[in-house]
Amino acid sequence: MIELVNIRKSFGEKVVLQDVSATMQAGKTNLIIGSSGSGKTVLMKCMVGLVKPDSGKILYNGKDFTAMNDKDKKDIRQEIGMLFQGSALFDSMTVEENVLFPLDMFSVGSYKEKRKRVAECLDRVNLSDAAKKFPAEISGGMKKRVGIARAIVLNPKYLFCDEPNSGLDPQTSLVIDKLISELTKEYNITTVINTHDMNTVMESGDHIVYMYQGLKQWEGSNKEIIFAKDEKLNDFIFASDFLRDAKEMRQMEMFQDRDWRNKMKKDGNEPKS
Ligand SMILES: Nc1ncnc2c1ncn2[C@@H]1O[C@H](COP(=O)(O)OP(=O)(O)OP(=O)(O)O)[C@@H](O)[C@H]1O
Repeated sequence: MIELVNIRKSFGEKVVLQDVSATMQAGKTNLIIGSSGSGKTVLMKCMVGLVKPDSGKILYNGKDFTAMNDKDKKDIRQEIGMLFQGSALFDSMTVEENVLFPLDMFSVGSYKEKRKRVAECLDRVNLSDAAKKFPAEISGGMKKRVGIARAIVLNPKYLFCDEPNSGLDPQTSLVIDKLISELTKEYNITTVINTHDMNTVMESGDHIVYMYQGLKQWEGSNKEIIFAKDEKLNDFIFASDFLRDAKEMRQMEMFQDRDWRNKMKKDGNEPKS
């Protein structure tokens, strides 16, 4: 679990994060959503140590990352996998060399062991056939999958993904979302995804943090979001008629489940028939 406690960050006069407290749940797909400029990336950068908050704490399993010495910080960083926006692959390296890179940098196994691990990860993201190709020879979705293989090669406890669907078509986005969710469950990773993608919100987010102008405006599960009363959140998520319809359909589906039906009745959230 990663806990953010009263995080504040300004750049000069500009306050970018205002007293943000939130929890990234262990072994779950956690999403940070919000409009452009709301502070999602800065918040994620604070979590991985690329930006130092002005005040507040970031607790990794109860240990304060912000107050750690360099060695302890390095230990946490080694448990972090990152999938960067645009994949950030090395153009001059093949797919397998890209995935091998973190192993060469940070692990001590033999060359044979490392090659075996690379092959396992490429197989897991369904890219064994592309191992010898260069990034310029593969599609955007494949590049993301290479980025994912590279992010998991060191068996991370935490996985951070910055806009994993940027530049992808809806179908490929779904493949990437599904892959990240599956890996999160399979390896019990605490995953944090920064996204604008409403499909991701509806389908893959176990836990969602909504940022609005540097504040945490709302936090809850992808079921709770269907009933959230927060106006700013609703304007952001269910902006189109299509998404409002999807919300009503999801409410009807959830009404079939006895526990949710009772809760919905109790909270006055019964769907319109
Ligand atoms: N290094 C920096 N120096 C000054 N201002 C910055 C810096 N990094 C971010 N900001 C500002 O902080 C605010 C929040 O930026 P951030 O990148 O976190 O937004 P975001 O929610 O991730 O947006 P997007 O969805 O467009 O990526 C923006 O106004 C941005 O200009």
